[in-house]
Amino acid sequence: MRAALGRIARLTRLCVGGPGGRIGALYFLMIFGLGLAGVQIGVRLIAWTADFYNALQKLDVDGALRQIAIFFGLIAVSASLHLASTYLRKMLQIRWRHALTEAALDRWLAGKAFWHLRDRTDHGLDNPDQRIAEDCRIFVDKLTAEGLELATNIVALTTYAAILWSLSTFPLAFAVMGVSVEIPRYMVWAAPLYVALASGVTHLLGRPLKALSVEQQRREADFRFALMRMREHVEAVALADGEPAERRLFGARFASIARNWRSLAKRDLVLGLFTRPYFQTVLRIPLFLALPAYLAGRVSFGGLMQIGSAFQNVVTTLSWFVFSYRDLAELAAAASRLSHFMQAAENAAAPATRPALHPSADGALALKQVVLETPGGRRLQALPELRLAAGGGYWLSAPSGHGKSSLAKAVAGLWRHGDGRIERPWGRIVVLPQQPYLPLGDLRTVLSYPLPPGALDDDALRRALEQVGLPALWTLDAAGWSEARRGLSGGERQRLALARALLQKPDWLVLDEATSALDRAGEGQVLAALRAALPLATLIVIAHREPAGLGPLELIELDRAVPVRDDAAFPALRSA
Ligand SMILES: Nc1ncnc2c1ncn2[C@@H]1O[C@H](COP(=O)(O)OP(=O)(O)OP(=O)(O)O)[C@@H](O)[C@H]1O
Repeated sequence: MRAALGRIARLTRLCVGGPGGRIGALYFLMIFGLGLAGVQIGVRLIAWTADFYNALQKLDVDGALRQIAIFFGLIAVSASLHLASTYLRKMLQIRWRHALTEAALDRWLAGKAFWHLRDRTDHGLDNPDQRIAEDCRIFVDKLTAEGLELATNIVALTTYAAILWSLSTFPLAFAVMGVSVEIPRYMVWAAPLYVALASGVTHLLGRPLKALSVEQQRREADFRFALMRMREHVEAVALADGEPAERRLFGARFASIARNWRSLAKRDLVLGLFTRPYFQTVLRIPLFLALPAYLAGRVSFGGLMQIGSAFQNVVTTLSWFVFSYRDLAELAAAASRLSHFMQAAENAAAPATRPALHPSADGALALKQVVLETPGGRRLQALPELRLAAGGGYWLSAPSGHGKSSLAKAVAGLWRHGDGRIERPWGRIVVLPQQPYLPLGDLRTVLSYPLPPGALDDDALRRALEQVGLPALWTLDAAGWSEARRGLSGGERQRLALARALLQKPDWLVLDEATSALDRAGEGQVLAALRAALPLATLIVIAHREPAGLGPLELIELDRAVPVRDDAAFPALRSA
């Protein structure tokens, strides 16, 4: 319980401290103020109850009509307060959700945490996208609803309890085994006793709800992820006639949702078996409790109804925990999932690369006693000592699975598994993977990425497209581009990625099978254009076949020991 409160408090601080969070806090106070005004209306309605029923008892028609008019006035004010507070609550929710989402996004993107958290088995963190999109929303929705209710209820409770105290002046007198017992103001004591008992039972029955709710969110996200994954690979699935397999997967994931849902529903039912009758009796029991006083002639009929109304208000406010238990369980579940995510992202962002990365003393890329491991801890074959001087051209080769791509990631600063030392060259390093990434957006956005569209001038973009052999793309309008993008071949996508690399003007460019989908002639043209456009850059090509178009390259076979060579021993490898 204390841990859950701590998590909720930490996340609330992020909501208030983020952009627009303070204005949100102001909204919170305003809604709280409206809630208090609502309590005053409630107090007035308690007094109205006595006046109205007393008028009825006295058959005072004018008095009753006046009370009816007052009633409509009170209801009009109450409805206005409710509408204003509902509107402000929505404004508050979007502000705090914005602040919390920003905090989650910052943590996910900082230090490339999103990359380190890509594999659930490494961190036990599932579906980060769902935590950012869904859990932030659920947390803020429940926090604002329950937080406001709690704050208003605390104030309302003192008000209603004071009224109940002033009205319940009569004691309850009875005899137990010949001893007469008298409980003064028993109506006041009955309320908290009644609610404390009910809260205890509610907590006992509802305890499993939080875990079930966390599980439900996870399973829903897993199902959505499977659907999304198929959408990303529609072509491969269609060509492989993979529908039955996908269907089986969807079926299994949905069945898992349904299983947990049934457990949730059963638990809700068990809880409801208690809370529902409780909710209904809360409204009646006060009358029964005050009846002895009425029958003994200590209170009028109006007084009985007034006490009933005050008692009902006290019990309803005290019962906040009982009525909100389901929502509180969801709030605690969302807080637990979000806190886990934030913590995992912060840990993942900690700069702890292995092999250790150091800046190079002379601008060369050097590997010293580098051994890479998989995230699971399997050691790959040790890599040779290497020193790649700046300005050269290198072809890195080794059998499949040897660790070439992992090495490229280690040089880029992404790898955290292994030993040894990598000396990172100066300047800007761009690594192009085999699978090109086309961000969402128009052609300018795709080419300028990661810079914002418009950061590079159109001439440069057009020239880059020409250099990679895709000049026709520049002539397309928005509709043409959106159709062309869907049909881009693997080779064309790789060309686009190369155009982007070219525009970034790197000092070191690592092509990790980045031309694997191009035919030899196409690869020759594109790489020759790339070399001509970046004459001073160091090119490292990771490929199984000799790259075309780059002239003589230094071949480095990573599966063979390569002696560390002196700078002077390297021939001038730059192609003309
Ligand atoms: N995230 C990961 N989780 C588990 N194993 C991994 C991960 N990344 C790489 N590996 C393993 O590490 C080994 C080296 O992988 P890597 O992709 O670096 O090889 P490669 O030499 O580039 O292979 P290829 O020529 O087939 O592209 C492989 O056995 C691979 O399965």
